[in-house]
Order: sequence, then structure tokens, then C-alpha cells
Amino acid sequence: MANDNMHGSIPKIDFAGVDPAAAAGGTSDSDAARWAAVRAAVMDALCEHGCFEAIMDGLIAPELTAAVLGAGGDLETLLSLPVSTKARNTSEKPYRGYVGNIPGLPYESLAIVDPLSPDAVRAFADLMWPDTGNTGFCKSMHAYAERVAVLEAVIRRMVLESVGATAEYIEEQAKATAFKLRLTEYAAPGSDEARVVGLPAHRDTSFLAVLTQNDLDGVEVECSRGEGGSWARPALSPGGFLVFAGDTFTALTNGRVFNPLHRVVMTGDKTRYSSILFSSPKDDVVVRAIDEAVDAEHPAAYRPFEYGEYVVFCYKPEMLRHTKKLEAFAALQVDA
Ligand SMILES: O=C(O)CCC(=O)C(=O)O
Ligand SMILES: [Fe+2]
Repeated sequence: MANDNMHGSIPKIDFAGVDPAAAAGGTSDSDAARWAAVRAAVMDALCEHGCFEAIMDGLIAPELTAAVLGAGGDLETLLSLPVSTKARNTSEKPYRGYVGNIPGLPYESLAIVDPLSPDAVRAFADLMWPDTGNTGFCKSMHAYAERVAVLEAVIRRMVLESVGATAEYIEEQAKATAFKLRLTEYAAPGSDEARVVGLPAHRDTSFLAVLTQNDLDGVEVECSRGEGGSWARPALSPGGFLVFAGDTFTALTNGRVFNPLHRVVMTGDKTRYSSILFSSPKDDVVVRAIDEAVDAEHPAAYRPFEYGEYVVFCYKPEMLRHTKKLEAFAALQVDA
């Protein structure tokens, strides 16, 4: 870590004027022009950095953010439950349930699979609070996931349009997409001098990850392609979102979109909470590059693969610290 160049930065993109409800950016010329301008900025950011900060004022009411991420809010309440309770959040699939108690890692995290379904959120809350079901948690957490999903859908559509996907493809792709909400607490090291790794460097397997936090930074991201690239520690604006592209988006776009390494490094004496909405293919979906992204100039870079099989591969013990899992699993040509 000592040799990393920490002076990089990632772009900040303001989505003001982008109408998420309009399929291709609205009907008026000015809406369409705004959509196209933001889409170009999103595509540039994801191709070059694989990460950017998004601002979408008005997307989430400040009261809702406070209820979820603020002091005494839903994340704090959830993460302060006994470990034996949190450990009921299990899954047959790796990284879709409770993760914690890892020696030396100040990381504790739970996952709500399918958080856009009120029933799935309720089932999760019933496990955590069997006596009450915590209806307040269900209401705010589901509403929060829905709002973040609006931004995720805009970004995913912008990228697919940029690589030339048809409207039919975009519609089918949306149906084949699954969501997961990961809610995490990072304990503070208690001193400004200490830099404690909260989550080791990794690339996400997902399409996209949209992160919010309790006003405490901690994410560090390899912010440009290439070995020895520079790292950034973005200072997220209040109400801002950190967006990451994952392996599957790289595969879908035939390598256009970059999937950056990122990690969490904690300093200081304040506990950090993060909420991340992940989008990914459903497990049985075969991930293959969009036809329009493959041509003589851009030969196919990855073989088609089933997403669920890829996730199992990534969580094999010997693969956990591997930093180029997508290449190891599916590359068709040697990485130049
Ligand atoms: O919680 C964070 O800030 C980042 C976590 C992360 O990168 C992940 O869960 O994949
Ligand atoms: Fe991640």
C-alpha cells in the first residue's frame, strides 16, 4: 500500500436535468440533449476509471437518508444486533449473507437479496426482529433501495445505449437483472495515524454498485487502467453516490468499461456505515458481450459464461485475493 500513488481523482457527474422516467431521455429536444451529454460523461468515466461520483439532487429525501444512514438510523440499529441474530442472514451463495468476525478486519455486513421486493425486505426483517418485524426498517429500507435503483437503472441504460444496444436488448437485460443491498459497518481504529484495511482490494463481480455512506469516507479506488495506476480516496459530497462498475459490466461491454480495484481503509475514531445497491445478472443468465460491442477492431475479449458459475469461481479460497478473476475465468486473449 505504501507505494500506491494516492493522488488520483475520479470524476463527479451531476445528473440534474436527466429524467429517469423517460426511456431514452424524454421527449423534448432539451431533455434528449441533456441525457446524451450526461450519458457521454458517464461512459467516459466508466471506460477510463470504472468509478465516479454521482449527484442526483432530489432523488432521496434527506429525512429518508437520515433514517437509513444517520445516527440511530436503520443501519446502526441493524448492525448493533447480537452476532447470533445477524448470523441468521444466510445464503447458499457466497457473499449474500452475514459476513463478520474475520480476525483483523473491522468489517461486519449483512445482505438483503432482492431489496426491491417488499416481501423480501420483510422476510429479512422477520429474521432480525422475530418479535416485531420492525415495520419502520422495512418501510425505509425498501424505499431507500427503490430510490437508489432509479439511479442505477439510468446509469446501466446509458452504458448499454453507448455501446449500441437496441431498445429490445435493454428491456430484456433489465428483466434478467438481480439486485442485492449490502449494509456494512466498519469499526474505527480510534486514531488518525492508523490506516486500517476495512475491506481488502477487490473488483466487484456485479454490473454496477451504487454506494452511499454516513458522511464518512473510506473507499479507495484504483482510478485508471494499467499496472501501477494511481489510487484515489474520493471525498463523497453529502447526498452523493459512489458508482463502481464490476466484472460483468466489463464482460458485457467487451472490455470497454473498466472494473477498478477498490478497498476500504479506515482512519480516525468514527464508525463508518455504507449501503450498496449491487446489480448483477441473475445466476442462470449467460453473460456475453453485446453484439454491437464486438467487431474487427474490438474482437471478443471474453467467452460467454453463466454468472452463478463465475461467482462460485470467485469465492474459491485460492481465488479470493486474485485481482484479475474475470481474465482468469473467461479471457479469450492474453491481457495486453
Ligand atoms: O462498503 C464500502 O464502502 C465498499 C464495500 C465494497 O466494495 C463491496 O462490498 O464490494
Ligand atoms: Fe466492492
